[in-house]
Amino acid sequence: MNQDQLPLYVPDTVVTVGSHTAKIVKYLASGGYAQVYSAYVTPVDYSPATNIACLKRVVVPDKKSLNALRAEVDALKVLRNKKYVVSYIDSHASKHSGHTGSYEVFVLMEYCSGGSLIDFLNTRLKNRLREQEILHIMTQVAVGVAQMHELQPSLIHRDIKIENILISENGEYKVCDFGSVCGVIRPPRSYEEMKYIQHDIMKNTTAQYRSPEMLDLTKGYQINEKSDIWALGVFLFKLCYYTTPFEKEGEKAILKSQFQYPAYPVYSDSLKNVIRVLLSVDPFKRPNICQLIEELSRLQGIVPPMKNFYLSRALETSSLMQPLQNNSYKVPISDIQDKHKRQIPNIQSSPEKLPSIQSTSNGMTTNKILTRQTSPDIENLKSKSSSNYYKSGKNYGSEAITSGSIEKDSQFNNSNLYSEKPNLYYRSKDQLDTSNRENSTINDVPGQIEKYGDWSSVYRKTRNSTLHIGRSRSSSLDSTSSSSLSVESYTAEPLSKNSTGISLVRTLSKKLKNVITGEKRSVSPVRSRQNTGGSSRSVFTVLHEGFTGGNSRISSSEHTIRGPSSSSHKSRVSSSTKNFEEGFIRKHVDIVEESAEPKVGIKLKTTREAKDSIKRRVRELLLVSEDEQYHRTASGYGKYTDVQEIVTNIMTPLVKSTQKTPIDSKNSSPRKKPILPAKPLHLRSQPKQQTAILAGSKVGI
Ligand SMILES: Nc1ncnc2c1ncn2[C@@H]1O[C@H](COP(=O)(O)OP(=O)(O)OP(=O)(O)O)[C@@H](O)[C@H]1O
Repeated sequence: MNQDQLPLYVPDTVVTVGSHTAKIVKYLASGGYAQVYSAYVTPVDYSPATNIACLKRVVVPDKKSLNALRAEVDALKVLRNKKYVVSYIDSHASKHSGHTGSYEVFVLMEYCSGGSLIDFLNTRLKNRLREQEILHIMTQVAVGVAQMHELQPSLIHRDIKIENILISENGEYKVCDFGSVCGVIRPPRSYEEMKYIQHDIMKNTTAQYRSPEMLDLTKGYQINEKSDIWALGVFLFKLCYYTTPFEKEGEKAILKSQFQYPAYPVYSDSLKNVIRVLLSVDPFKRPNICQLIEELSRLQGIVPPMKNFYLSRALETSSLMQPLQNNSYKVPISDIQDKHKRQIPNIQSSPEKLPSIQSTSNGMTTNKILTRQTSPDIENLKSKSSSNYYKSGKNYGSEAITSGSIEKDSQFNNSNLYSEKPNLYYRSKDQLDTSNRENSTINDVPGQIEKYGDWSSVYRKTRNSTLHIGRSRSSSLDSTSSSSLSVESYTAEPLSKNSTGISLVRTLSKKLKNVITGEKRSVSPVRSRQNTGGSSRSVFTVLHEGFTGGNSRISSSEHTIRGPSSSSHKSRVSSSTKNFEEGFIRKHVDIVEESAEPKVGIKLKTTREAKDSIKRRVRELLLVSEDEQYHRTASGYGKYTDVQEIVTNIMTPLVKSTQKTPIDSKNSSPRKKPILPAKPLHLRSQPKQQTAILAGSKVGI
């Protein structure tokens, strides 16, 4: 409903707004959607504690509009009592009696008796604002905006303009009109999304204040706090020159940030430079709101009225990571010394004592990866240091770039605020170097550093390991909890693909076991067994490769399993596997392989040649097995039993619990059973009982 059609309240009209009663004093103005009144309010249980407030009355045609208004009220609520934001008191919405489907909304807020900034500017048409006045207004507005950007997640105003700044009773400049607020808008991923965002921008922003990334969504920039920063550039320009910088050329000029400073009034280059930087086409080159406040304060010679929350967050992140990077930083060394004097020298040794580690070739790997993890924004900003932003030298902490300290770096690290891994990106060069130095031994293992950013995950408390990583706070603290632990006992378990580790062995063993026993197969165990031979071979190949990192045959010196009890595993695995390989392959694999073809049982050896072949092999097997008292069994040629036994041999040290299979139960002592000659297949009346093989029945091949 058009606000013009809505009859105005007459003075003394009493309206209930939530838990407050408002008595209309006078009508102030009508915005695009609202009637605005001043009113006496009771009770005065809000801040600033004055009985006069502003009542905004809006009639919206439908629920959708009501929801939009709700967002505005929510923003006001969130920003309640912020000094440079118009303060919220209460609100109320109800169905509008006059029009079906429409709603009437009342919002009570702080009354800004000084009127709007635009009104103030109009009082100074001839006597334009002085630079100090401009800086003063700009600083307060910037703080108001910062109070939005400070929220987590941050709120983007999207409609910062001269008209949306009000002046309070005591002359403070306050941001108002939160009808366009939003969170960060990511770049559109489809044409539909782009159209939607475009429409939303057109609806919620003012043409002269739109940023390049709002106009050209194909650039792939987010719409975030930096869009407000751009608007503040236009705002500052208008404070100075009473016009907007892109008034004549419009969008074309905005996209290139082409504008000229009018000759009158005259302002300092510093102030003009602030405008220039705020109006950087690239959002990453624009300062964040804290940097702007700092610069405005610097130009006024005052202490910034607001702490740099971006910097605080960066430092917080940094200090959270610090313990992992440098344990000597916080560990109560004296306590440790008392308890574990023997280990103290190692704990206390400073990073400087590890220069040789840094200089290892593997350190290069770290460096490279760390560099990759650094914010592209930093790289971008540094490489483009010829821009005005850095050229100025005195402005916007150009010295920070050269110093490379975390405080300074983070100031230029605006894009980090939107990164998914701010903790990584906030690292300064020094931090990166420190990480590199302290953990460089990790890089002895290729791929180890992939876990960068979460050091704890690559730290393992293992003993007797050959790798020794840099000291961590956790390791030191742990060392205090057990007198028997030394610093050296906290070591990194290598996680390279060649580092077999228990898990890999388990995996392979399990696979091996599954292949042989038929576990986890959808087909019957018989089929599984039919596949045993070939599969077994492939598994051993995998196992070899897992141990040795290649196709070479296993030798005891080649495979090292790190981690707990690695030495015992190492010897047992190596010998058993080696024996198994030699013995198994020499004696059995061929047979198993043959029988692995679709031939055992139902289709088994239908040709004469095949039968002969099997007989021959059986004889060979019996001969070979003589020494071992290897007897034929009713369950065939003993091959399944033998396989199982051998499997058990290698599985025992690797897999703690092997499930009993039908093979286990029926052939637990295969050698004790007499091996009977197999009944020729062609004599068998029903050559289909392959399950009987498993069950140990008489049926054989
Ligand atoms: N808290 C306030 N104290 C004093 N005057 C106010 C206050 N809020 C609004 N006004 C006056 O009312 C006018 C309209 O307010 P406002 O801009 O919030 O309404 P709107 O309908 O949301 O406007 P817009 O069309 O800009 O969205 C302002 O320009 C200002 O003069």
